Amino acid sequence: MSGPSGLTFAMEDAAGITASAAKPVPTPSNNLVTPLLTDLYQITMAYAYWKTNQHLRPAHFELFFRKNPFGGSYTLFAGLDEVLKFLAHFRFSEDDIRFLRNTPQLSHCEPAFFDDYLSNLDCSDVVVHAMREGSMAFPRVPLITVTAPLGIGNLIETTLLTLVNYPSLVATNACRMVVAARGQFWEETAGSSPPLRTSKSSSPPRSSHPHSGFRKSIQMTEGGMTDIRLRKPKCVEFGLRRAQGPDGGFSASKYSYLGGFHATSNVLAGKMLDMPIAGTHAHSFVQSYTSLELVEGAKLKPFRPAAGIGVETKDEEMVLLLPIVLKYRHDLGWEETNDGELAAFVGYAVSFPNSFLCLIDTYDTLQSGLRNFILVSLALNDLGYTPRGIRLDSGDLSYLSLECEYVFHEMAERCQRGFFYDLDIVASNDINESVLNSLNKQGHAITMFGIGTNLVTCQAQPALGCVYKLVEVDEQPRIKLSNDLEKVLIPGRKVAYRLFGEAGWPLLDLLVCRNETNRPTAGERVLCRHPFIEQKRVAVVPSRVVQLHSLVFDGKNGVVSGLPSVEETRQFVNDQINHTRADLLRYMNPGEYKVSVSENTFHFLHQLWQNETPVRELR
Ligand SMILES: Nc1ncnc2c1ncn2[C@@H]1O[C@H](COP(=O)(O)OP(=O)(O)OP(=O)(O)O)[C@@H](O)[C@H]1O
Ligand SMILES: O=P(O)(O)OC[C@H]1O[C@H](OP(=O)(O)OP(=O)(O)O)[C@H](O)[C@@H]1O
Ligand SMILES: O=C(O)c1cccnc1
Ligand SMILES: [Mg+2]
Repeated sequence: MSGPSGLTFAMEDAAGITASAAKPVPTPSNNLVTPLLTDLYQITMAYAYWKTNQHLRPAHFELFFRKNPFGGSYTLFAGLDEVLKFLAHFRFSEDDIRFLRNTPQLSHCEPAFFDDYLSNLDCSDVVVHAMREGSMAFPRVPLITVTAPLGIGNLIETTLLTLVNYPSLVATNACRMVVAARGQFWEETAGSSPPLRTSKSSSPPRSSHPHSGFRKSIQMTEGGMTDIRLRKPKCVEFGLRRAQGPDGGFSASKYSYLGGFHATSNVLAGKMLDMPIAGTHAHSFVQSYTSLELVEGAKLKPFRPAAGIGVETKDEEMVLLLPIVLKYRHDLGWEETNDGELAAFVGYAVSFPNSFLCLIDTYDTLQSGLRNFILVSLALNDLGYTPRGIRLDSGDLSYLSLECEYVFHEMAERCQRGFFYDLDIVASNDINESVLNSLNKQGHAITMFGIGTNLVTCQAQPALGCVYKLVEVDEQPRIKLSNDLEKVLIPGRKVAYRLFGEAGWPLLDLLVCRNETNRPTAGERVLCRHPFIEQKRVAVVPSRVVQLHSLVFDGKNGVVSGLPSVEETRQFVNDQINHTRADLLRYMNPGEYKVSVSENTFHFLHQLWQNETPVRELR
């Protein structure tokens, strides 16, 4: 299908990812995700727990991060779907057991550890609560909690972390890029064509380009200009070739879509996840056409609207495209454009007449690529087709996009063709969040960003530091102390709440010990304390209170409420971003979101901290 972007789209049925409660839970997307995808120390600890008969002690673990990535103030929680698939299918195979038995570090272990314990181990005693996938999450607030016997609860640590860390990181990266690409001045407004400039541009200097700040000033002008069509630029993921291997590439496609990207170029992701795929063409395609002779015979069936519906004419009415293109070239006096490039565009046009979008920077963006695109577009349009746009992959993307848009508008007026107003201008080439912000400041006419390397490799911060910590054993809270305040563990099982203010935005997250009877309630004042700094506290009267975790996996019954589709989670992400304070989304010095503890939890934490800290003696 052809998407609104003008890129080529395709969709197929999902392959089991959107299981509902009634359906069996699919196996993990990546078949490397098995109990052996872990660190050796998880297995050695499991042996020690088993050997000393500790493995069945009831324990409680929390998976959380301590610092938001990218210098930001939020993180999107992602990866829960794959965690649930992993837990539902957790089982060591006979082959796994054989391997472990022969592993030098484990070869001395008693056979019963393998035969009685590991061989029969599954997650039927594991209970998992989690935030909804796609939630905006903040430091220290558990994304996932695991209640399980010590042995199995400990064994799944590394796998859970690897299933959450990268997905959450790349989803957050994607979300930040989508927010940056939209820019604060972009607004979707109904309407038809933008106003025309009548004076002719002769490549003005960048700083005083006639369209610099164009969209910005329109948005800020009230009344009279509401018919101006402004589009929020979309983001498409192009990263597979640069990703950290096939799983990195697949995960990046999936989770950047979840984070708000519009589509991916990754075809397998399209097939398996029922997500839109999109693409243009490469420089090699342009380079490979060396002369116009190669497309002399390229023909196309005219496409004529009949009663408002496009119909293709019969085969015998096929028309040669090149002569029409060359006539326009002559009429417009553009004989100097690159012949090979023109041939490539003609070849692409007869192959994709309904989604004709060209990469125009192979030889000379403005003198050749743009003009060749216009020539072929005019010919295509004569035959009833609507061209889609161009891609820029080098140079000053602000200047070039504005210049292209300016020429398109000029052509619209000169040739009386409305399609020139609707063309997509896709930009790619090493784009990252700061380039996006810089482009917004300068002004640009880009309608779609193709982003690869910096998205999938998370160049600005290559890892999210989620940890998995034991906070309770035998129903006794455990604490881990550190000289680094950030690393001090808030002990015990906690319930997490998000408190919303009158404006509908979240005010803060509040952690409350599980056995505490006072719970935050809408309309009631609650004292919220910084977990470590006594003087920092705030009284909140929430207008709404949401408990952040729900039961998602109960060993006896498996996955409790089915797995949401990526599409549903993406929508949830979008809703939250639209209801978030602007300062939290800001690139420079974003505001800080408060994560607090209740009064009782504060005292309990500090009491335990004191109890567990030995008093030093100085002489
Ligand atoms: N107007 C702009 N403002 C800020 N950054 C930009 C602007 N235009 C392009 N960029 C970014 O500047 C960098 C340019 O990279 P580089 O110099 O390697 O590319 P190039 O010389 O334009 O193209 P190539 O080397 O592929 O021919 C890219 O990261 C690109 O996204
Ligand atoms: O720049 P990214 O954000 O990673 O986006 C993906 C890049 O991949 C392609 O380039 P290609 O592989 O042809 O190499 P190039 O960098 O030489 O253009 C495409 O033209 C983009 O430039
Ligand atoms: O379709 C594209 O234009 C594309 C896809 C992957 C990488 N670079 C570009
Ligand atoms: Mg490139």
